[in-house]
Amino acid sequence: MEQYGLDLLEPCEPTEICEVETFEASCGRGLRTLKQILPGEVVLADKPVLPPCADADEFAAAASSLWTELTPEEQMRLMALRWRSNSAPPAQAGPGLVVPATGRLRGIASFNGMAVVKLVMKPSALKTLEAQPCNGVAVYLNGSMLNHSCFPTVNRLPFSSCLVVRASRDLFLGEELVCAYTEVRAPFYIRQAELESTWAFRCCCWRCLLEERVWAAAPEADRVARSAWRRFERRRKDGTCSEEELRELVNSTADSTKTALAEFLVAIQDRTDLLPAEVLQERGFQRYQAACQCTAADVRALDLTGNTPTHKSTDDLLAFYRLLLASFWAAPAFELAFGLQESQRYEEAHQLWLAVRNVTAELLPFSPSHTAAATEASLSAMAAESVAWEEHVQESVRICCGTYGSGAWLRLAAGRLEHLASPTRMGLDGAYGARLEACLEPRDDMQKLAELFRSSIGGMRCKLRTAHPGWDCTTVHM
Ligand SMILES: C[S@@+](CC[C@H](N)C(=O)[O-])C[C@H]1O[C@@H](n2cnc3c(N)ncnc32)[C@H](O)[C@@H]1O
Repeated sequence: MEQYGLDLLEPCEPTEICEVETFEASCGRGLRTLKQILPGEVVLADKPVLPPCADADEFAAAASSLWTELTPEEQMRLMALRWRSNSAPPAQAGPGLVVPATGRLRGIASFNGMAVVKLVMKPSALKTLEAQPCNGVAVYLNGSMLNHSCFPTVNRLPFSSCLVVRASRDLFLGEELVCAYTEVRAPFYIRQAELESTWAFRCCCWRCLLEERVWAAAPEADRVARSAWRRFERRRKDGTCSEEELRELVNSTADSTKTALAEFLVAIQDRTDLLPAEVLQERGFQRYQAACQCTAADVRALDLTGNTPTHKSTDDLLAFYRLLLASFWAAPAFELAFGLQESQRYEEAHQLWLAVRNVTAELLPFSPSHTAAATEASLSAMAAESVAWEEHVQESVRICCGTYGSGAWLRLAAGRLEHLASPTRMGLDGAYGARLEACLEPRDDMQKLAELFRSSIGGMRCKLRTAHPGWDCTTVHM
């Protein structure tokens, strides 16, 4: 990580951070907090038991040959990990274990291994702001206890040197930490299929239970949304999509989501079974409970980008709508926003990035995708000379810090800015970069950063570095 200057683990050493304990969760062992945690705080920093390996086979070979170099505790804890879906971990494995069978070690790696990520910074940072998978699978002894939910409470970043787990939301003492094993910005039936094929389980989280019922209440909207998603998947596979088609997918999934929400709110008036206890009792759902008192007319009045709800219930309803948008709408909207940004249509891009940021914040706060959306929203605001650009920069720095740690914004975003009059001034290497970096520390000193930007760029237009300057948005590359 040093090469990117990211200070991901401050202020402690990796091994010192473990604010969690193992417990018997509803789906086997899980991790829960030992204290109250704030969003963006590191809850766990866990070194891999072995350096990352190419795959489970290589892990098994490496674990066998390096077995005696592991401490007795590491041996014991490694062997206590599950190695197939119905395997019970040995209740008491003593130290001094003989080298385990390769099949078992392979199973442990397949079942618990995480694809390691790296943060990529290229001249065009578009689509590289998020942590990217790099080669390798690592097994982390504590981190392997994290269970999945489609409404995650933590963001995990399995770097090759260390797994960093940060809270995405407020976590109470004793609350289970759950992360996303798969892409959760997708419809529930896609998530289920993915989890079943890769992990051999069906997710029963409250978001899945709720979403299934919401869409079942509006069969026609469900049919239209599924067909749009199939089309989007095909285009994603092709790697390109016309702007017109992508825009149509974005608009149609937003409309279908609105219809499904409106029809669901009507349906729950007569059918209490649509909101079962498993959903109602969940802390995560409570934020949306008041929205269930709203009417179909309230839904129709919602504005996707609306940030000024008129009363509390509309606020809750907007939050609920955003949660549902995360399923069918967020992924195509993300692609369209990138296309607009690449083609330097900054004002349009900014409006869409704000909506994407708000939707992502609902489902995946303080995550790489939230950071990417917030960062692009701030960069497009600057490029479009939006009067509120400082506010968007401050917000993106806050989110970036909570996702990757302090210093990350500078590396991931500031390098994208070019000053039209004097391009090198905005570079990271010059004196300007050093001053900018100084302003980002401490992280709450955002006023200083805002002033610095204002005095440096004045009213002049910024542009963003892109891989394909002049690329028009009639085709969006995905
Ligand atoms: C990396 S392990 C997590 C720790 C595991 N619960 C244990 O007891 O060792 C992954 C396995 O946990 C189980 N699991 C995780 N999240 C789950 C969920 N939401 N629902 C059902 N099973 C889940 C699945 O069996 C999955 O293959």
